[in-house]
Amino acid sequence: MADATTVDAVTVIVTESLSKRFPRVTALDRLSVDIAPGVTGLVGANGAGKSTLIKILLGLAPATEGSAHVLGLDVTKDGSTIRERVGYMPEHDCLPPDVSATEFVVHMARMSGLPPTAARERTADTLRHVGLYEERYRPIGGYSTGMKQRVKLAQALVHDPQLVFLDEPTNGLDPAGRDEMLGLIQRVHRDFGISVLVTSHLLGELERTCDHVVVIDGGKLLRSSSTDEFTQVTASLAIEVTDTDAQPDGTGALRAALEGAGVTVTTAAGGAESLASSGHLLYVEAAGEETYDLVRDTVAGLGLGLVRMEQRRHQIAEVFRDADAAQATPAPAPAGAPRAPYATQDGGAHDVA
Ligand SMILES: Nc1ncnc2c1ncn2[C@@H]1O[C@H](COP(=O)(O)OP(=O)(O)OP(=O)(O)O)[C@@H](O)[C@H]1O
Repeated sequence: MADATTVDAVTVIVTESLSKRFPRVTALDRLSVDIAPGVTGLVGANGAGKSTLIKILLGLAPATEGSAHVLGLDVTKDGSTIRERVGYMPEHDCLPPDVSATEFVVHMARMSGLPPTAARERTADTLRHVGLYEERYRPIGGYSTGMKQRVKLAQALVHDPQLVFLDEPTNGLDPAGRDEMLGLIQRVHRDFGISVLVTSHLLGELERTCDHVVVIDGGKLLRSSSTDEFTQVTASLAIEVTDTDAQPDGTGALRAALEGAGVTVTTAAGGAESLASSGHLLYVEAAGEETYDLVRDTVAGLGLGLVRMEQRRHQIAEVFRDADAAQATPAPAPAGAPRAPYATQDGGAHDVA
């Protein structure tokens, strides 16, 4: 068994070439990833393998091959110790309708080994922390979706774990409810020092909430990096110009002129889209101040109007676009694995298939 004290400081989760194969589906495919303390987002479409990974990390399902450690503990041998130290908020509704939140969370605290008085005290504190007050004495069956999600979060936190796995905690919530849940998740780490692994298919949510984002698709790791790296300001310029009578295709003329001057020019999807569908936007890799001057002078030389020239930020959604562009032919989806579009926070969607 690995030494939990030394591993904890650097990583809370380590997987090496972790695979899970079902008879007709490969849910995880040689996934190697290190996750540090903090709030980490695990993003992937429906069927990407998120829930399967969580079940393996909790020691609830065996991997087909590879290894995984949580808080320095081996998932194949130390499942029960891992479950003592890790809280788990499952994706699906799993709450008994006939008992109150207080009764249910006290029960879960007792199951985690807390003595009766401590279980009651911790339950009261935790339910207050997630924003349930008088309602906590009413049967859960009458709760709204948002209240049920809070109860699920409370039972994951009640035994004061070092790490929590939150599987799609914003599922079924309206925008205000989502914002409240995301705020709670950030406070779990900020106020209590509990590390969080939170799954979502909403990229914008993770962008706002997490320190680090791990992206998986079809059970494979697409990318693992800090949220800042995903969204950093790049040296890429977005340029939009007007057409004129002399230059009815101003964008095309500018592109040709810039390429003639040795500048790399792409459209929104790295050249994969037509200019018309990319909204007449050109992207130019800026080598320095001189690129700005060159664009300005070229636009002026062509007699075009410069509508926009701005630095652009990478969005997490680009991970999927880049991956698509890198694939000459898209990888076949695992049998039975639906490929839902990724939704961005602003309601936009990006299909990774
Ligand atoms: N017990 C099982 N038997 C067979 N196939 C399974 C089983 N559990 C999961 N799968 C398949 O493994 C793939 C990954 O599923 P998983 O639930 O991990 O995805 P996910 O990313 O959590 O998606 P979702 O958000 O929809 O739950 C899917 O194709 C799913 O159908």
